[in-house]
Amino acid sequence: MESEALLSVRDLRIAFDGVEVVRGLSFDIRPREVLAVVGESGAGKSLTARALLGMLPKDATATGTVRPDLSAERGSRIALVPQDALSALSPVHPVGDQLAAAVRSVARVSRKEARARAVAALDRVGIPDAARRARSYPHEFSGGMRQRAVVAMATINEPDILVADEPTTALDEERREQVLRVLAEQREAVGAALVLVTHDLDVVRRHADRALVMYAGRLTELGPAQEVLARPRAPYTAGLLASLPQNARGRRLPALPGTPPAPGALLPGCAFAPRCPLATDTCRREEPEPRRVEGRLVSCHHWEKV
Ligand SMILES: Nc1ncnc2c1ncn2[C@@H]1O[C@H](COP(=O)(O)OP(=O)(O)OP(=O)(O)O)[C@@H](O)[C@H]1O
Repeated sequence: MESEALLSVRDLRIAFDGVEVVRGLSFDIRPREVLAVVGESGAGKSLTARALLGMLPKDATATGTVRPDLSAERGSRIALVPQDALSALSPVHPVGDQLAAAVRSVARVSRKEARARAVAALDRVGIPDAARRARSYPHEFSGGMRQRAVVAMATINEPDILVADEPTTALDEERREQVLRVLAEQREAVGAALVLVTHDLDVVRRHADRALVMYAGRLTELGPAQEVLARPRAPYTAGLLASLPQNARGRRLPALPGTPPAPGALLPGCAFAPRCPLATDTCRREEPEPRRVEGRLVSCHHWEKV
């Protein structure tokens, strides 16, 4: 696949009780890119993100490889921007202390220096009066400020890779945009790649370099975000786009009918076939493998007709 990769995922499979929910996923993360991972609920986006961090649930069985394995360097080379800032931050320590502790967990610096870095990090993400605010507890922050504080926490040790799983779902629309902007700025400032799990194709359009579209635990389409959105080559991507209200007219394929299959209830062939307007007997027989098409990867027997 791509030659220059920060992290390579190969044939990742994740199962619970013998039922595979991520089914042979391969992709690379490139330096400094924003890779959006999109797809409907249950596609396996969160589990994939957690696999990158070595944070799969204990009852999950995983095979395949994630190389290099950065799980021991979580918080330094790879960091999570959590969805829920309140549960990510300890309620019993001031925010500044938590950031300073994160610094001291990877760097041999004095308490004073760690403290100074914590305040600087809060200042960078736009917390007003950062030196004073560093002494506040998470519950004393507004939702937007807390979310910016976790961005500060995730970026304070300048990781190579940030993983953000729906980082703004708990926020209203205005704060959502604010937090995404801060995340984009901080990512740029520390030179990290960002894996951004999202439902929101507008977020992909505005923030992503590449998009990985997942369906039923597989790669459906992977390529430059703007190209994938402008000219999808997998019927599933086209359906997702057609589901957006602003795209209701003028699309060649209809919006997505039906719902994704339940794990463990997959029929043979392409998992999307039961919902796909282009499905043929071939699709119902053979699961398509990702193939190179017009500078991207597409898993569809009929990509030319999309
Ligand atoms: N701990 C678990 N035990 C059993 N099944 C699980 C567990 N975690 C996830 N799953 C199943 O794995 C599948 C993929 O889950 P995952 O959370 O990765 O999906 P997702 O694409 O992130 O969805 P969402 O957008 O809703 O977060 C789902 O069918 C889910 O029910």
